[in-house]
Amino acid sequence: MSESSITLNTCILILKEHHLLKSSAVQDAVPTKMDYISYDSRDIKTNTLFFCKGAGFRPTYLSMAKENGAICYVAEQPYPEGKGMHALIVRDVSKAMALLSAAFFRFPQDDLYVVAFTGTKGKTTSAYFLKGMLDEINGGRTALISSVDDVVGPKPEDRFKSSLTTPESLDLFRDMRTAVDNGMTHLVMEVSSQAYKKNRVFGLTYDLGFFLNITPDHIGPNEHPNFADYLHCKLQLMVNSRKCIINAMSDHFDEIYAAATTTTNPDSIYLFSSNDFENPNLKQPIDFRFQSVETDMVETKFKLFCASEKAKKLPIAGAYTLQMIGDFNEMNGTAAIIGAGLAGENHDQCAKGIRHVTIPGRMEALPSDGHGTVIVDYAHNKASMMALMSFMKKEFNNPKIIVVVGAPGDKGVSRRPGFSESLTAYADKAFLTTDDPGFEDPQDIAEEIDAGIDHTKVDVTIELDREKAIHDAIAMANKDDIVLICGKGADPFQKIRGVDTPYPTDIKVAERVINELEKDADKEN
Ligand SMILES: CC(=O)N[C@H]1[C@@H](OP(=O)(O)OP(=O)(O)OC[C@H]2O[C@@H](n3ccc(=O)[nH]c3=O)[C@H](O)[C@@H]2O)O[C@H](CO)[C@@H](O)[C@@H]1O[C@H](C)C(=O)N[C@@H](C)C(=O)N[C@H](CCC(=O)O)C(=O)O
Ligand SMILES: Nc1ncnc2c1ncn2[C@@H]1O[C@H](COP(=O)(O)OP(=O)(O)OP(=O)(O)O)[C@@H](O)[C@H]1O
Repeated sequence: MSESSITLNTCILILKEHHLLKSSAVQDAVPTKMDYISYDSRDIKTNTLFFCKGAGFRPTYLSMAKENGAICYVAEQPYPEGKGMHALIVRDVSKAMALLSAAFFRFPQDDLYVVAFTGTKGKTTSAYFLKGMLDEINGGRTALISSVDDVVGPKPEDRFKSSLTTPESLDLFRDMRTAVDNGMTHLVMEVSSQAYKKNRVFGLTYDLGFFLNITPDHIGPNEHPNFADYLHCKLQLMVNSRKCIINAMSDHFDEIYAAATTTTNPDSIYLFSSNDFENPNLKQPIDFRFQSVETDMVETKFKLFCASEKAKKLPIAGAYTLQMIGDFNEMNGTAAIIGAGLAGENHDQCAKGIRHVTIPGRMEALPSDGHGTVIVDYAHNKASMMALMSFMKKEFNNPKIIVVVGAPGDKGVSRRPGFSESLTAYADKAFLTTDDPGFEDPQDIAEEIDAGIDHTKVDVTIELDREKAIHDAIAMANKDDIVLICGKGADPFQKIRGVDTPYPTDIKVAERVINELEKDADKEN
């Protein structure tokens, strides 16, 4: 990455401009040019600008940072441990960190076409679809910030596993700078509601912002206090986007549209929906509509129509094929195609780019000899479980549905009744198992889900050994059955008591089980 730095004076000016600076203490004997920036005392270099932030911050981290070379700290209160350093005392350290990080890394967003997706479901999928299409026109120079992988350059070593859906502001602007230095021209990113709550994207404006959908989720002690707060955070994406693209079928559409119009002219707001969607109360015309054509276990075909004059200016109408199955992926695909169209692509480029996109742990289908079709998917809340199972029931002639699922511990407790409800609605057999139990007892979590299931409709087995649950589910399936292994996607670990305990991944376990069962069957024949 090219050299970056920032002066104390620039920091003060930026903080004053945004009314964030409460007070400052400047040390005459200390250099005023900062060559490194960090919020972690374990990652400090000579002349570092250090941020004291977060619920878990301890003043000893500041002492450690000073010893290791930090010369200036930014905090919401003065600390004696920072004596001898420049001190910038601010009203909100997370906002200060976002603004100063953008400046430190020389506003990399100005050199990228930035597209952001928010929504309760479909962010990762849409982001991958759009990257696939943009890569067609820019020669693989689309950076990606997602909850699966982050990509900051065209080489394989520029791709790494992400730890948050939307990174801390400092990490985000650093990754953007690396991407620009590596020649990337576009950035596709997922923006979580937490990103707005924690000011990780404060001050960032997107060329395109997508609102996919919203249903209750992420409400709990470490996330949002209530749905209103969750919605409010997600709406910020519309306020901060130059062009807004909205799923007209989403709950809370009026609030989403209103948020978009606060900063965007209706000419630059695009709506999309399925072909059969009608809402007599909708005042705005739908610009794009999609229609299912055909889906099987290998691919999904749909058509996209440009319905309004504004939409007809984009040459993207026509037939599309996805390798990702599931009718909900037609919606995700439509959103991404509109994004590619607004970035200058035509139908053929879009169709070619989206055709082969797959995403680790999302709708990965494994055929088996005699044990039905096994699907590994990331569905892990009521909306996605409903979408997944209703699709299977509808498209595959009401098959028997066997589900392996668990709920994580320590977070998303409100999701558990959603699992009970969706399993009751569509599953025939459920194996309740372990999924990142954290500091909770997985048996208690499974029993909580089980207590809400109607046992006259669903037969339930609690099997906490996830590998055995997957084995038993596949072993009992007959050839026309569907086995859904939900919630962990491509995660290679189980989060247990604060430790990421290695786990082979659901796909690897399922492949091994299918092989073993097929070998056993061969022996018997
Ligand atoms: C609630 C929340 O946003 N927490 C995030 C936040 O934590 P924090 O600011 O409170 O920091 P902390 O971990 O308490 O540590 C305090 C500070 O001390 C520093 N430190 C710590 C140890 C040390 O020796 N020295 C030191 O300086 C740390 O670097 C940190 O700056 O900053 C940390 C990075 O600095 C994040 O890892 C952490 O995410 C937590 C773990 C998390 O999982 N958040 C979830 C809820 C989240 O954000 N999820 C959304 C997805 C939701 C969706 O799907 O919609 C996401 O965008 O990923
Ligand atoms: N548009 C959609 N509507 C409902 N369910 C969906 C939709 N798109 C995907 N899903 C389901 O949700 C799962 C997660 O999809 P994806 O990773 O794209 O969403 P996400 O918004 O990134 O989710 P998360 O915030 O949980 O990481 C998929 O595996 C699928 O089961």
